[in-house]
Amino acid sequence: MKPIIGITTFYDRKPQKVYTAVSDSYVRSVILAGGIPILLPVVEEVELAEEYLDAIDGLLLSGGEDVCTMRYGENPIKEVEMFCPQRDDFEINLFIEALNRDMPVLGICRGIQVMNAALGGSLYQDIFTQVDNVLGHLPKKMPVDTLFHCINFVKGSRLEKIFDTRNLRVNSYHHQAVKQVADAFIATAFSTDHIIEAIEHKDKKFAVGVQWHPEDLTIKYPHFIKLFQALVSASERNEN
Ligand SMILES: N[C@@H](CCC(=O)NCCCC(=O)O)C(=O)O
Repeated sequence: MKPIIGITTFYDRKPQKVYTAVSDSYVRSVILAGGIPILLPVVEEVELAEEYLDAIDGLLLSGGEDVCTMRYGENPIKEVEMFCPQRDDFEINLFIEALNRDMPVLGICRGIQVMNAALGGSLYQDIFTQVDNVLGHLPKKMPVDTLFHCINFVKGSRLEKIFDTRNLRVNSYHHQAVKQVADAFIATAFSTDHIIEAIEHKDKKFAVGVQWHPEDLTIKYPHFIKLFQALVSASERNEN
């Protein structure tokens, strides 16, 4: 049985209705990696979130809104234009319960930020106003499958092993980033301006967060599927 990967979603608020949505590239990447994707709508019922986890083998925390700054004890600066407390509550509870079960988790963009904030770390609310000498990380006028900047993996990290290299060119689409790494994680990838581009849990089977968007690269640059294959592989059930 192929591993079932739950993918978190966001509220897509239209004038007359609210939809549950996620970029289809997450779905395609899980399928390409040999998993079965299912979407996890945001819910406020905590017990329902736990039943979600009963139905999946691995969790993918997708991208989206800024995490509420009060989660890491800060009032929002003017560059923070929106957050979704319901999604924060849902995903933070889901992530913590997934860790309690040692369920494999991959966080992407917002997802790495949720993981870090959930375990007591903090975020740069806006790297372009809070980080000196920061490079480009938000090429709004370029296709999302554009390789935009380099990152370097820490020697011996899981991500170095997954991609079989110490450095990689990635796409980018964020204005926030991990600032203080939560104690449970280690930062294992950095861009050349020292922005944290990945974190890995020190103890769990597979709890990895990346700041770039590998799901948007898996068609044009197939080596990025390796990260989803690692999630799917870690999520395989012990059939015996
Ligand atoms: N708000 C955070 C995270 C940005 C992010 O997740 N962007 C992708 C959104 C759409 C998608 O999921 O593909 C930040 O700006 O740093």
